[in-house]
Amino acid sequence: MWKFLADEHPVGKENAASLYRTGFLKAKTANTLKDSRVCDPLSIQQSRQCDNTMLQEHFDQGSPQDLNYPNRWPDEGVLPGFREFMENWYEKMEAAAGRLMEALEEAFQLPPGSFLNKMTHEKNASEARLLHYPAIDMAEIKQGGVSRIWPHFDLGVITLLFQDGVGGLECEDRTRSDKFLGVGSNSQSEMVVNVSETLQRWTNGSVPAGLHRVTVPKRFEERGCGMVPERFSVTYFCKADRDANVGALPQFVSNGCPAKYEEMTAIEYHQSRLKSAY
Ligand SMILES: O=C(O)CCC(=O)C(=O)O
Ligand SMILES: [Fe+2]
Repeated sequence: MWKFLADEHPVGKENAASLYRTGFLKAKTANTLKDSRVCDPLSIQQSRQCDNTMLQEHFDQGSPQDLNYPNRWPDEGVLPGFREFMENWYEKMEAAAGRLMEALEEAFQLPPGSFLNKMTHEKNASEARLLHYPAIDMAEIKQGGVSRIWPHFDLGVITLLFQDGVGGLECEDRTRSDKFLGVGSNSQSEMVVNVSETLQRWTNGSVPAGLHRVTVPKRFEERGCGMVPERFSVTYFCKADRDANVGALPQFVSNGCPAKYEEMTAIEYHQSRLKSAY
């Protein structure tokens, strides 16, 4: 996981902060939380236990170009400016993700486009999500039956994430697999970048995906009991084009390091992961 401060990414303070509560509550008021997209098989993230034991609600948004699974927007008269604001934000996230992937191509000395040709603007299958975790009694989470999000890997290429100041996001400590480290937020416009499974596959395991979860923030856990306040976060799940190959790039395969992952398209991969999750 990497972190970028507001001044270092093109999304901007204003956009990030106003999206949490305002964006989410607007989507909720307009009753667009459920079915905010026409059922996209890629819209569900892999999770170890993805069912009603996860206490969250969210608004999902795909690319405006995606005519196969179009977004469903509230009438302009109901929420003036909401669609325009969200589409503008999506565009900024797409640009930010593109710049990061370009930097990674350069860092690995790959021919330009090695990653980006598989993540085109025209076929963008990425998804933006406004998340809300309602306030919950800590005892409920401690009993183990429910969570804000169970430990999971995201399926796309990278995930860009903004969170409010409540906390609770944790990533696995790779030196000790039973331990998770808190991913705090020093500023609400700080952007967290998490590696997802497709990047791990493209790089033949050189850049491993980050296992992460959202649970009781440490400072509340220390109190032992009581309510954990509601939490808002915003994500951009940057994904490969549905027809892009998610096998390892040839530059990461050698006699000493044979291909670890089967070649298939992103949509085939996502569907196989979702099948194994249920
Ligand atoms: O809300 C967060 O901080 C994490 C969300 C997340 O991991 C997900 O939706 O896949
Ligand atoms: Fe995630």
